[in-house]
Amino acid sequence: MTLELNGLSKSFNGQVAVDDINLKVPAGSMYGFLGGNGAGKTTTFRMILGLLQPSSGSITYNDRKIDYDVTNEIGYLPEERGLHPKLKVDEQIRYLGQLKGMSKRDIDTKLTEWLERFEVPENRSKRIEKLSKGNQQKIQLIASIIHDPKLIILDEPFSGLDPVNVETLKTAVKELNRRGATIIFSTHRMEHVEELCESLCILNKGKQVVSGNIDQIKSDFGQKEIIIEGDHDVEFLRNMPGVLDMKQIRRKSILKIEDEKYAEPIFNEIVKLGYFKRFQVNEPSINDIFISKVGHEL
Ligand SMILES: Nc1ncnc2c1ncn2[C@@H]1O[C@H](COP(=O)(O)OP(=O)(O)OP(=O)(O)O)[C@@H](O)[C@H]1O
Repeated sequence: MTLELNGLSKSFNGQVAVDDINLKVPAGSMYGFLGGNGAGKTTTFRMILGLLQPSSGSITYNDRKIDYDVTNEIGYLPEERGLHPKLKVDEQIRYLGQLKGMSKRDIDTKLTEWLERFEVPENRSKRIEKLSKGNQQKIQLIASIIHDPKLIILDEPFSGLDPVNVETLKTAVKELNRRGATIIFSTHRMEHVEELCESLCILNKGKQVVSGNIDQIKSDFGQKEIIIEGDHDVEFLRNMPGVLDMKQIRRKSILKIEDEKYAEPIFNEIVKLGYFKRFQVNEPSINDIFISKVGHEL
């Protein structure tokens, strides 16, 4: 385990912002913090980084209490972006790299490598204020990972970007993870977690709704989704045992069932009707789990 949060809570003037978070981030994993506005994601990250003191609970990193020496091994992309608009890209990265104890030469080599990866080598000596939002975000990411941290914490790394830049940043994040870094990121978009993460923590109003390995969470949840595609009228399936919900989109019917055991009787009914193009049983989506636990959509 890289990181463990035990009974972590934080209040501001008596208002609870983070309420008893307990979770383990496996070494080398990609871990998503999912939650809406004010869910407590940023506050949790700030406590991990030692920028805020918890009201109660503890944080351990590689089985030791987290302290300043350790936080130097962490890369952090803050939600409030922290680049200096008047500095040139290379000046800014050199400054931040040197604070992390890197030599100028190492910083320059790494910077070249990353600017090329992001296909923006021409931005090296441009002032940060002259760059588009997406390109500033790339520089911000480079700033947080230039020292090759083992643990990378990214607060809303994909927010406010166009789809092309979201893909570019996702690819970079996957690559950092593939090279061995443990990555924690926050988002309010389920699909980012669904696509990138092995583990997640859903936060709602400071409380941990569910956390852990996504496959395990899905399998424990029990509910499944059935997709049926074909020309027959299958509306009657809505009334079969175990069916919680049914939607029809053109020739496709999507059913939510309470448990996998209800899939076979449904299958047996539809084969009586003749040929079908598709009968598929899927795991529930993170969205389904969120709605069932929180009572509304994110
Ligand atoms: N320094 C502070 N002083 C007082 N209240 C705070 C402070 N920081 C955060 N809060 C409150 O704590 C709660 C959690 O905020 P936090 O920023 O951690 O949420 P978040 O999940 O990161 O949300 P967002 O996606 O909107 O950034 C909110 O109600 C917020 O107003």
